[in-house]
Amino acid sequence: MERLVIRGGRKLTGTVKVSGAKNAVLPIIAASLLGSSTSVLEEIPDLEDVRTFAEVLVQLGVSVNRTHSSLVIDSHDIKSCEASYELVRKMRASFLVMGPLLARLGRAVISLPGGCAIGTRPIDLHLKGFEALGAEIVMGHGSIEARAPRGLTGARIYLDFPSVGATENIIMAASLAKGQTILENPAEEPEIVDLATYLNAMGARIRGAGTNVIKIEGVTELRGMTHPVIPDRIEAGTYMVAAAMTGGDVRLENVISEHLKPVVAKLKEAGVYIEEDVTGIRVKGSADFKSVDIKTLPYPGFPTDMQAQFMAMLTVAKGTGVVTETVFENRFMHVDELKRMGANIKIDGRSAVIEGVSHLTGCPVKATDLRAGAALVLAGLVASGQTEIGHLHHIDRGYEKLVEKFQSLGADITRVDD
Ligand SMILES: CC(=O)N[C@H]1[C@@H](OP(=O)(O)OP(=O)(O)OC[C@H]2O[C@@H](n3ccc(=O)[nH]c3=O)[C@H](O)[C@@H]2O)O[C@H](CO)[C@@H](O)[C@@H]1O
Ligand SMILES: C=C(OP(=O)(O)O)C(=O)O
Repeated sequence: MERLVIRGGRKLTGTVKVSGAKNAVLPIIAASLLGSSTSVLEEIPDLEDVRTFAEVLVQLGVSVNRTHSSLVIDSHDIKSCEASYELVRKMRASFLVMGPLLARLGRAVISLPGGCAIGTRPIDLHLKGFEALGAEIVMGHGSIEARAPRGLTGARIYLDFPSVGATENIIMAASLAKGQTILENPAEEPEIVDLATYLNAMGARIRGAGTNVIKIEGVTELRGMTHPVIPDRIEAGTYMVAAAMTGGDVRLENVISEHLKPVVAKLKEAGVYIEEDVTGIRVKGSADFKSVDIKTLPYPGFPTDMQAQFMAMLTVAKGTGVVTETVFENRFMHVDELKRMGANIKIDGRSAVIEGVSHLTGCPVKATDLRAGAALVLAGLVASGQTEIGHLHHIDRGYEKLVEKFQSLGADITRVDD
């Protein structure tokens, strides 16, 4: 079994380049299905999730080729409209092909993704959106079929919750619908804006992405386009916390600091020094950073995808902090593993109360999901002795060259396979 072996206690110093954003790349790969010619997607991170999504497209009969950090996708001829359970269960985001397939081919059959470690993650809002656009939804045999043989028609849609995936799926479907769609209470994440930028370059007419109302005028055809994806704000945030916790001094390159406002604000509140410029952020930690309270919210609130990493930091902060998770109902899987390393954490419903301890101690732990895995890496970087992290497939989904990047900052971290 492969493990990460970390010997903690080193201050991280140096410069690290942030990769393209996983959560921007995935919907953009799905959106490339809408184009009648070739798209070239740039700044594509080498991640397990990207490889899985590329496989989904190949299964649909689309040509996908990787050259260095680009993906060349030719969706001229889509041969199938069915995504199998084998791939959908590996990665929930593959459900994002439903909107494009429905709009382009008038039919899509996708296996139900099922629950996952961080919650049940229903897809009711995606389906309500497709129904509002005129699709018929049929469920059975573990799959969902959406049909719109005469095409989709624009509609006014209000989302009960600003779901990122539902917003993306609806925008993609509505781009090729007849007439106007008005999407109220959509997600406002930077990844939504990046998706809309790509779609607009392909010929779509989307206005208001990044605000609380998005208007889409349907068009009859979209063509492939070259698009570089935005930097990964969650990867950036993870290295920022690492620099802060280890009392290090790290400069991050390829970041958009506006996307990191809640993370920067909370690090500053904890007493961490941050310097922002046009292309980078410098984070200088100090030995005695203090606890803060965190409440996760849809963007521009504090990101749920940074909750576990902040919790790792709070385990060794001065004082007591409260972390409240409002986006997912079961995103505290890292707590038991952090406690095994000596953290003092009590869960009370959707909140966790973390009393900072003087030090953590290394031991064998397992990554239960992607960001839980990242939190354990951070904890391992400050723990005394050796931390061994298993179940690395979770971490591989979302962190490009994690070992190499941490090593380049001076961390004692290796990947071993026995
Ligand atoms: C690939 C990708 O971009 N993943 C991100 C995306 O996931 P994802 O798009 O799955 O997250 P959503 O914003 O849809 O989910 C947020 C909440 O809404 C609920 N919900 C969602 C859809 C629905 O139809 N019904 C419903 O009830 C979910 O169960 C969850 O409690 O946004 C999340 C919230 O920022 C991030 O943690 C994920 O990293
Ligand atoms: C939860 C995450 O991703 P996904 O939605 O792909 O599971 C994440 O990136 O932290």
